[in-house]
Amino acid sequence: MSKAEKSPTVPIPEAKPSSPNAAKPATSKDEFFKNIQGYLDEAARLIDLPPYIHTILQQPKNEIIVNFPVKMDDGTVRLFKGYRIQHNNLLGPYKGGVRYHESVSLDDVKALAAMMTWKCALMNLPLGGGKGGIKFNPNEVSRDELQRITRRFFHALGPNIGPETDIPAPDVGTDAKVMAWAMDTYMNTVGQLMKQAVKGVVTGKPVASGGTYGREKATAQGVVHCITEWADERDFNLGGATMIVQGFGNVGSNTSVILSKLGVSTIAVGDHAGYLYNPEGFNPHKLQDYVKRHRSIAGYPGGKPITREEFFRIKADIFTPAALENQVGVDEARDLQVRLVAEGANGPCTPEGERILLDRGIDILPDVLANSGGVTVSYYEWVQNKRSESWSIEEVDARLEKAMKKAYREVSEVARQKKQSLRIAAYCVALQRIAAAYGEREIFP
Ligand SMILES: NC(=O)C1=CN([C@@H]2O[C@H](COP(=O)(O)OP(=O)(O)OC[C@H]3O[C@@H](n4cnc5c(N)ncnc54)[C@H](O)[C@@H]3O)[C@@H](O)[C@H]2O)C=CC1
Ligand SMILES: O=C(O)CCC(=O)C(=O)O
Repeated sequence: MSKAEKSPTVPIPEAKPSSPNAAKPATSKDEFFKNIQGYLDEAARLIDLPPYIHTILQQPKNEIIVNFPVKMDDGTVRLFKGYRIQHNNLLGPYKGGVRYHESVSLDDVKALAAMMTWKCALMNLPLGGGKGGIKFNPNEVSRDELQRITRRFFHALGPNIGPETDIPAPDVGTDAKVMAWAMDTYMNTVGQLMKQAVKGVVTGKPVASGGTYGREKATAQGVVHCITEWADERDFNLGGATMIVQGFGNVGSNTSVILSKLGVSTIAVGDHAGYLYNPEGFNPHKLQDYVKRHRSIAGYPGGKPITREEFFRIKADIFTPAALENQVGVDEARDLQVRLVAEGANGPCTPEGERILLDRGIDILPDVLANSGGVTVSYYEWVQNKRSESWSIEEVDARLEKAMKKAYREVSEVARQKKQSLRIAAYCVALQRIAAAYGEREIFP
């Protein structure tokens, strides 16, 4: 018997409360899936979605939950709970990220998986919607533990994922390195048996392992394309504009870096550890480097610590939420002093928060549109893996720009025609594509 098998099994510790300054959900987390269903219902009514399609889309096709043991550095064995929710695969294999966070729940992952279905349909990708996650705090484990957790999780998922079945990617708490471990685990288990090249089982990999140029910044790049389209529509000059950003990981930090090249200055930032203000503007490159080394903005010398409440009251042109869902509820929506909320995160505004923002004349670029650059470039990666090709960064960037601008204009046009918010318009465009495909199949003649 190995040492691991003899080790005592210990329960998963309760998540520690985060710092008082950190972002906190504005409403109960259990509302997230309900909120997403509410948007589906609203859009379904507007486009006269056949009731049988509406019924199918209300719940995911598969809810996979795995409890798997991992040996920790101190020799104990800890049990982890992992999820992979496969919402819909009508348009192609399930596709969506994997989140490592202490708040991960079945409800969250169901909401996020459904959003992937809408996002892929909106972007006209031959992909469906899925999402995964493990409930734990990745900042509290060592790199070796992180690798063992990842490998055990992907081993437990086994043939439930695959390049033509379900294709995970990075999300909160995961990155290219995690995807390399995931791919390697799959290659040495399911892939071995299939005797097939399986690089396309995950996207967001490091470039040397079959990843694509441009995936790391893709989500942020997509957010920026939407912001520039919005600015063009409103004749708003981005040069000299200011932004506040919640979440300074992949999406938040890259949005700040890319926008700085267009003259937008980030004057306040926040993450799980607290909030900082610098009216002169942060150097986003330096702050990004600092976060990569310290895993947080906490202790960064270039800003004054402020509270979460103060952050939401700072006057700026743009707010980019790039952390978690349900961050902008009633209070935050009343407090925000911006012209635009560009949703880098999934589900950052509650429906009540959104209503207040729109009533106050604050525009919202909705998540399913604004952050869809990530999955779009993941699709490019998957295509390159299938064709054994490697596209240049220029090619990836050019394709992404065209795709984002096309989607923005489609959504904006439908919003105008139907006199609806951009979010509901985006759902309408996505649902219409899904409805067309169901209709052609005549599954209930
Ligand atoms: N990575 C991607 O390609 C995509 C990500 N998204 C969404 O963007 C958002 C951010 O994702 P990433 O940047 O990839 O994750 P990340 O892990 O790189 O960064 C997450 C950020 O959120 C902060 N955060 C975590 N818990 C927090 C809390 N309780 N309060 C405040 N801040 C907290 C972290 O400190 C970090 O700054 C998520 O909503 C994700 O679903 C959406 C589309 C694609
Ligand atoms: O790149 C992907 O496949 C998924 C990205 C993602 O998880 C998201 O858009 O929320």
